[in-house]
Amino acid sequence: MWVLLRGGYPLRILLPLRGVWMGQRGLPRNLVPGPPRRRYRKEALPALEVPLLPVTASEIRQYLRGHGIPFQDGHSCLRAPSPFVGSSQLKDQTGVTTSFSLFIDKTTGRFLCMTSLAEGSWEDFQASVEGRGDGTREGFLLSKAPEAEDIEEVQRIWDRAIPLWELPDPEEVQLARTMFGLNKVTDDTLRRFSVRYLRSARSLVFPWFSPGSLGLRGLKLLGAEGQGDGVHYVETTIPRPGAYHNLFGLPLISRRDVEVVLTSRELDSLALNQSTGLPTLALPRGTACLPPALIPYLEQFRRVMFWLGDDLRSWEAAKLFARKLNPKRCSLVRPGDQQPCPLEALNRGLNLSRILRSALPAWHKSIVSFRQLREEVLGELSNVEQVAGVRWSRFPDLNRLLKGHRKGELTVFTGPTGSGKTTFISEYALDLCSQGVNTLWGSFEISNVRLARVMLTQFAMGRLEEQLDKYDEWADRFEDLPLYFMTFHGQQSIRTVIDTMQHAVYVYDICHVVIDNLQFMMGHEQLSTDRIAAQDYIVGAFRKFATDSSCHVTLVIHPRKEDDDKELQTASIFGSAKASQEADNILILQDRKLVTGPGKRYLQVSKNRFDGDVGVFPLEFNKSSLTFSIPPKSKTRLKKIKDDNGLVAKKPSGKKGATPQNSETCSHQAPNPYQPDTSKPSR
Ligand SMILES: Nc1ncnc2c1ncn2[C@@H]1O[C@H](COP(=O)(O)OP(=O)(O)OP(=O)(O)O)[C@@H](O)[C@H]1O
Repeated sequence: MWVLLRGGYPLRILLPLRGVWMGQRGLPRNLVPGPPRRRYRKEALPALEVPLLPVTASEIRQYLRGHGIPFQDGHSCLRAPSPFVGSSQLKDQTGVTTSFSLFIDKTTGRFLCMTSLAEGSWEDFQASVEGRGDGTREGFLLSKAPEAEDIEEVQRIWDRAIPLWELPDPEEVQLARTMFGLNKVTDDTLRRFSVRYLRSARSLVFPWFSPGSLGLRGLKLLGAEGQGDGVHYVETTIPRPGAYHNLFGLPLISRRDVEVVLTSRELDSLALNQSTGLPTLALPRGTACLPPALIPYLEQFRRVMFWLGDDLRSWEAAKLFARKLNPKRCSLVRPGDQQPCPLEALNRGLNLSRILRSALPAWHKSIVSFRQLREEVLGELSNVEQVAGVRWSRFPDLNRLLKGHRKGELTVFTGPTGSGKTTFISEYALDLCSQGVNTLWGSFEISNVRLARVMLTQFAMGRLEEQLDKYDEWADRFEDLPLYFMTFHGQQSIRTVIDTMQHAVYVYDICHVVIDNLQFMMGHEQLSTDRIAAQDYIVGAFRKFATDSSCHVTLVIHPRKEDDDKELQTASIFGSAKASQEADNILILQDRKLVTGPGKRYLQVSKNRFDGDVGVFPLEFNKSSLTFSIPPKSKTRLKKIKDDNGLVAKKPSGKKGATPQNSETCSHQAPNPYQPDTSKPSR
């Protein structure tokens, strides 16, 4: 089992969470009593990383032509002469002229100069071309120098680490090899990749060398601890995961290499390179993301093969990453029994070259035959659990009905005004995000500060107002979630919102977008017919985005005029039937009739395209943690009902006679570890 304990996820909260803190206490974090700060310094949080109007590839080309800058069209980038290189730098160490060393990402416009390592936004580049640059011509202002504090620590660890074969005790060598599954990886391979071992931490150490020089920029430590019969692995990076952009293996790549295999773990790269002799690179954060900052380093390859792992998540990640690199040059190793991850394949004596030869092209034309699909269908059939998606840890009943949270689906969520839609959806998304689902929030109604505050309270499972000494500890953990916020507030055009979402999918590998709520994209149409047409158009746009980007969209929609005596139904969603037709899932927060006490709500799943199970289960609001916990004592909660005309029970289930005719019941599961202590009265 491979576990990433220290996150492995990027952090970019587009609104600085720190703002909440400074506002409340008026003191810098380091002056406030509390738990000690962690050692590794973080990157400063960017004010706004998702540009309001992302640039297009044709605009970039037009601009370059307009300014007489020659360029070459590459797979994902345009290459141009770098304005950030002095004439003395024009020849690199090997004497090769480094013209056209500027790589401009065709999707975002961000640039990287491979010679000076200067990097920046499209606006920075334009400013520099137009002579408005602020020192950018020298490059160094834009290139991100590693934090001095990190570098010291990196050097200290590196100096203490030694090659595995230099360990004094042969038994220790054997134990380390066994723990990391390295019995078939030779010393020569470890030497080539400069892998060391840190005895005090019982960890392998993978270096991150600065491109073009031998300077150390960072490290990844892979620790192993025996746990029962298995081994528990822990990864730690310096700098922290969000700034750890190491393509492990890069120093071994020659300019003439035209193909490469990408893996999700350093050890897989070692195994593959050793047994196939092919150039291999390991992604810094495995299947979690492929940061665009790495894309220029992959431009030289005419063929990119992904062999990320042996589960469906790896397969899906490979498909997403291939889109960024241009699917026409990518092929993917499909997970399967006879195609485990590379290190395991080596240990099992499988032929890794043969497995690579069976890699499937990532490029699909608009029409495919079943022959091209059969392997994928088989993959789905043999991985039913994984196909069902990520399961909620706080909402087991939702798992029983929806089975999980899947990519590429559209969920419509509605409920009466003020019933707690935002509060619920915040916890529902937080639950997934805590499990590594990269999430982007579009909160148009309430400010990001308020939303982050609600989420942090839900994350900490209690009021932080009363325990400010714990704030730093929780905020640190919260920061490591793969969570991003759009900085929009109030009315926005759907085009701008979709552009931003597309950009975020590319840059942060977003898998879940929450839009709260659709009414904020409807403009100011007065006539109801205009409003309905506008809503249909918006729902269609989100549907298309979800499918095309393989990203889940959860869309909050207000109900039409509410009738006090009736519960909401699918037909109560504002507008025409378009929203309910396009949605894969419809969730309704019900707060009438079934309510037996303050704070209680029911969640109704009234459409489930994945497998058809619909039903209703109770939620209990805990005002101090702002969470919708599961009533722990109720023996029977979930009711499956056939459609939303089938009335839900008037009383909570579990009591005799409460089961409606067309329902079946499921019994209560073991308590959820996240569940708050509901024995305390909520305020
Ligand atoms: N079940 C509940 N019982 C009591 N209060 C709740 C419950 N759920 C949420 N609240 C509180 O009610 C307030 C409104 O909640 P929220 O903003 O989530 O509702 P909403 O349905 O999104 O509102 P709107 O219709 O305006 O978008 C918040 O202060 C929240 O803490």
